[in-house]
Amino acid sequence: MDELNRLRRQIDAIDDQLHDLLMRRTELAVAVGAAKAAKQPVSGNSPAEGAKFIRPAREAKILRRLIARHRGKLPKAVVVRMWREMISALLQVEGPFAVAVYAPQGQPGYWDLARDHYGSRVKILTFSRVDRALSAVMDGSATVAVLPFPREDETDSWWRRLIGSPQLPHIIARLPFGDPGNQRNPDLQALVVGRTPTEPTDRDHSLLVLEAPEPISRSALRQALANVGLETSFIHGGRDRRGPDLNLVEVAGYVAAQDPRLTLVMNALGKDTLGRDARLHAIGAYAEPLTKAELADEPAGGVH
Ligand SMILES: O=C(O)C(=O)C[C@]1(C(=O)O)C=C[C@@H](O)C=C1
Repeated sequence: MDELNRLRRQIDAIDDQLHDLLMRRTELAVAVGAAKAAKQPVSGNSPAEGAKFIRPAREAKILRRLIARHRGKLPKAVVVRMWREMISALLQVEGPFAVAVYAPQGQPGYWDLARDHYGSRVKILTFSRVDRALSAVMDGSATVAVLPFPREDETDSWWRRLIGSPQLPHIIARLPFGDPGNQRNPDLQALVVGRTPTEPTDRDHSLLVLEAPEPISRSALRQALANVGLETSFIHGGRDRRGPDLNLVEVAGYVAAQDPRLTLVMNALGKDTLGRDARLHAIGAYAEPLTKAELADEPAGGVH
């Protein structure tokens, strides 16, 4: 047998092993799905029920672990893509799932992010308005929504709708998690909103909304957060024609809705001149995406 045939025989044997393992992993995901459904009964096939199955923190931890151990010439970005396709497919084996995406005419960027993260077969509902995409999660016609990462200069910010009740959806992920690849808009960043409970990984960022009847200086807010060990990554103003001024604050680390540090910060900010309290709401957290350094590959080599 010549060398080429001998190598191809080895590849066939490996393909069989990979395929066997893939089928075995599918059986395990089915069992995981059944365990989740036993804890939280699932009623019907609505995409809203998908919140009982998706675990963004677990997905992030799987990918970080594999990328850290990866060796050889297969690009890490490809490993991420293969695992994203598999994990998302298995999530959809476990239960119903649909993604709402902000995708106005001529702006396919968020659609690319959604497809890259949730896989080539995921059901995508497109909306030409951000608030409609968020509403799809609110009304249960989508499991998650892929929305523009907030900007300082925006008005009518979608994140304003995440405060007011613990039943509301919250931020659960940031996209892209891996390399943007050949996306049509490689600089685009998105946040994902859904109803699945957030969980910490070892590297997270959390989003807070400050609701203050009178403006509070950004430096006072940064200091009050620093005093409880929370480092601010940004503070955005949130002017709105219809509602009160709110600030969006991102901090490093994981802050749950009931985190006691929020009360400490609110107390430290004190009352305004009319005796009114400032309120700080946690509106979700995301696992930090893989960094460029983590995704860096071994120098190219081999025969060309
Ligand atoms: O670990 C779980 O909870 C799973 O459901 C399995 C799995 C996976 O395929 O690894 C699939 C979907 C979840 O979002 C996270 C991970």
